[in-house]
Amino acid sequence: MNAPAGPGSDTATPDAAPEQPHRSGFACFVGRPNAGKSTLLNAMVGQKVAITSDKPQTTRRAVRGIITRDDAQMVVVDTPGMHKPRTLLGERLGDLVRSVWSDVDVIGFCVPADEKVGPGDRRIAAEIAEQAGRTPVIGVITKTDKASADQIAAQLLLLSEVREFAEIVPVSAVRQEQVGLLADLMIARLPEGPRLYPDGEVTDEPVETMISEIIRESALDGVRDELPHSLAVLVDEMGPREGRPENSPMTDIYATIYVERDSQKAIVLGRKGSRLGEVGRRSRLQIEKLLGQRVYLSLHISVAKDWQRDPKQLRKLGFDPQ
Ligand SMILES: Nc1nc2c(ncn2[C@@H]2O[C@H](COP(=O)(O)OP(=O)(O)OP(=O)(O)O)[C@@H](O)[C@H]2O)c(=O)[nH]1
Repeated sequence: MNAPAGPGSDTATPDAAPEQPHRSGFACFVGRPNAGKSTLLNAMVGQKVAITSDKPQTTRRAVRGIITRDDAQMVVVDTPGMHKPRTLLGERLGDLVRSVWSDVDVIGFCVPADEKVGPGDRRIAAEIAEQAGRTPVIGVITKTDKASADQIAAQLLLLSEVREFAEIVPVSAVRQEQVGLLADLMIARLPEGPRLYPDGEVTDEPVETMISEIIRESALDGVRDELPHSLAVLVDEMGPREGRPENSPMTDIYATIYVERDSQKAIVLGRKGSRLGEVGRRSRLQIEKLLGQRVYLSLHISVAKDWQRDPKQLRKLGFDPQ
């Protein structure tokens, strides 16, 4: 299902006017935690594929969004927020980010319009220069709906001092402003080539991963700052419910939310389990949308002590670098 499609599925009319060549390739967004990378990716793909949250560092995996147009296909790899490694998990995320950089054709460097350009941005710029010196980088000023025109102009200037950019584009993912233009500019940097994935595919993440991310996002909503690092979700079992009529299928999903400590378990559970119930309900609605059918979701919480520091646990939770 996830195998890239072979080239040549499109037939060109022989006597058509000279056309733009078809382009295809890989892109990623970099930027400090909370810079708006996942939201921008979702806005570009037009469908929710990457986890977003108002808490920093929630993006754990290189989730790919695939933008397919008549003239191009761009596979966007969403990288985790940049941060100094604190744990084994942090180090692995760092490795993942860097291996992504050297692999893409174009990088979108995101800085929010309403926050100072700072040392964090310069550090990322320096790392890109070191790891992917020849990759074109497009400066993206995100969240322009949160800033005045003057602020955006000042930010353009400040960002242009951080490094040399191929272009700098202000966008608002929330208002869908300039998102198409940014896609055009990034696509222009891709090499000529055929489609890499079949039509209609927006991500090549396994569906279990997308479901885990949906549950993780719901479980994180509105909880304390320390939890993002301590919460992981695993789909234990998933399958069609037996004996359902053909026109009304249903999927049973059993998933476990892992936390590191009993105190965190209590937070996720809420009073008499009320919060977990709400997390389950919200997740189920989103998963039903994703799968296009009814879902029975059973959520279980388990305390896996210090899972972020334990290679065995990390592997179980899908953080093993291949
Ligand atoms: N007003 C406004 N808010 C935005 C926009 N884009 C993102 N946000 C908000 O900014 C916060 C962070 O957005 P994310 O997309 O999760 O940021 P990220 O860079 O992927 O964060 P990490 O996963 O931590 O690296 C969320 O609360 C978003 O709703 C935008 O265009 N306008």
